Amino acid sequence: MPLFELDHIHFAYPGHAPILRGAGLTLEAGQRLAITGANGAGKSTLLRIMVGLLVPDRGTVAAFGQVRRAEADFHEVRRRAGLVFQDPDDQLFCPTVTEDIAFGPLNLGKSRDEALAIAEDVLTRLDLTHLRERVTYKLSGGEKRLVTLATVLAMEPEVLLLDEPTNALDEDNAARLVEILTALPQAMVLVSHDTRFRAQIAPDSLRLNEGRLCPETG
Ligand SMILES: Nc1ncnc2c1ncn2[C@@H]1O[C@H](COP(=O)(O)OP(=O)(O)OP(=O)(O)O)[C@@H](O)[C@H]1O
Repeated sequence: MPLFELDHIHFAYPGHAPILRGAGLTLEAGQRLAITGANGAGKSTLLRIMVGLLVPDRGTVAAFGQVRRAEADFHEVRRRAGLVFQDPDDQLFCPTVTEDIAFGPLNLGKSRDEALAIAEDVLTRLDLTHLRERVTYKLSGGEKRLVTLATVLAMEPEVLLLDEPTNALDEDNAARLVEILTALPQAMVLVSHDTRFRAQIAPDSLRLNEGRLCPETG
């Protein structure tokens, strides 16, 4: 049974021309799927539809074996599929890095001590312990990206949805991100303009073009 199955998704922002016009994708267990496409093609929109932050005008979203329609259906989806937003400022809102990372586990019912231990473990795995006490909004763009990934990994999602994860990363950190992502067991959908990065992480690549997803060639 696929983790995600999107079928004939149509979507327009109110008052705007349609962006998605029959888009479909299947994400199987363990699969790493890349999505590329021009600026404004609708890639971020598609990720938001996958976790129910936007509702398609037509088409179906099935996740973890069930068709999901109502907002309540997506609570479980958002627990099991972690979306790393393109803009870290959409995701980071606590005063310090540790608090931001502990927030998700606390929300999932962990005790304060457990949540702090998880935060420390994720910071160690990502080699970010030096940022532990930093004020989130004063981090650099690249540091914010890595901390955003940490907040999502702390929730131990079964699927990772990554929107332009290499944005704002220098070469060393981009290379480290490749190592981190390659070592993770989760299935992933990776939105990226970076051809080399896509090839390193996700052998299967789709292109969003004119509202539909087609296998990427070449
Ligand atoms: N809330 C909104 N209201 C109206 N239009 C929107 C809204 N959010 C996004 N759009 C428009 O929808 C289109 C698709 O946006 P989206 O962010 O999904 O594209 P993308 O493929 O992720 O682009 P990029 O590669 O630049 O990140 C764009 O033209 C964008 O301007």
